Amino acid sequence: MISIEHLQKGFKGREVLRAVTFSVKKGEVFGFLGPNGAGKTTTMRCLLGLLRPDGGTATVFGEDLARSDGLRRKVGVLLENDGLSDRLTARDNLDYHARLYGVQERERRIEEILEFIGLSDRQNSLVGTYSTGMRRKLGIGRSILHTPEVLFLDEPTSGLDPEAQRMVRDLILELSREEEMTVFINSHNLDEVQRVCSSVGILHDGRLRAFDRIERLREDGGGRVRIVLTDPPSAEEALRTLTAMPGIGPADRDGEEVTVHLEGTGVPAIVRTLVEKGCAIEEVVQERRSLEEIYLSVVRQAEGSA
Ligand SMILES: Nc1ncnc2c1ncn2[C@@H]1O[C@H](COP(=O)(O)OP(=O)(O)OP(=O)(O)O)[C@@H](O)[C@H]1O
Repeated sequence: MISIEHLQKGFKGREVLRAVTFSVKKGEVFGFLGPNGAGKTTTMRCLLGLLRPDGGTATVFGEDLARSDGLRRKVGVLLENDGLSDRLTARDNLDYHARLYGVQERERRIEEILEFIGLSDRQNSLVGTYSTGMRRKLGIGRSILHTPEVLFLDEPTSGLDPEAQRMVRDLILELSREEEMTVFINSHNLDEVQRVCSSVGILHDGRLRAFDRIERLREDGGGRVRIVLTDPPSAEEALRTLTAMPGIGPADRDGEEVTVHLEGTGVPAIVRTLVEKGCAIEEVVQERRSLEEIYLSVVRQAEGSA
């Protein structure tokens, strides 16, 4: 659905994107992460056809949006400038955009959107009187009026209070589940990304440093595994065995529990080795890393290698 290959872009001779490559499948909610100035918005603008790449390609539906007016109608966008007018009511804002996009059955669709974003009862208020959260919801409503297949959101929850963040998050989840929309989100909010996205990319200094499904990243490398044995002597034996095993980092014992850090080996190998040694295992729990741990480790590693 979204494909970026060897994308390069610079401004005034300064390279901002350095051969970035990744793709997002239909129906996925993709979170694009990275420190300030990493190049996330630049990537999104290249995909939207608002910036011309210096090299490589950035396509949606296999096409360059800069050259395809027809396809642009299948794409929804909410950028920092939300395109809403303070001096119009919410309903009139939606009506204006619905006409612009040639939305069919305009009145019905506007009602549907107002209901979906929970602003039916404030539809006749001027947008200038809206709170930041209400305005953001209206911005999302505006971006999905024409029922796009792909939605691009740049920092959808920045500056919102926790309750408004949750409302926007729920809207995104509903769009993905009920409308099967593909969503591309630029965000600094790791908690939000962990909750709504199925896959992530981490950009640092114009290079893609990590890219995978969140669940895979959370299980990969450096994961902690907690093994509960039937009694402390078994745990002592398990600790001795695991400490001698290759691919295991620091290991520790507390009563009948042993905790190890995986450094190259996996849970099946641990269980096999312990069973061969005759250790009676009660429970094995793989503690997964949070997205924040993953992000910080990727960024620190990138900074170390820069
Ligand atoms: N039109 C432009 N002219 C000159 N430099 C630009 C332009 N647009 C972006 N840049 C520079 O490109 C770099 C990447 O910017 P970009 O906005 O893509 O980063 P970002 O990852 O979205 O950052 P943030 O998280 O702060 O929004 C920054 O150094 C920025 O100053």
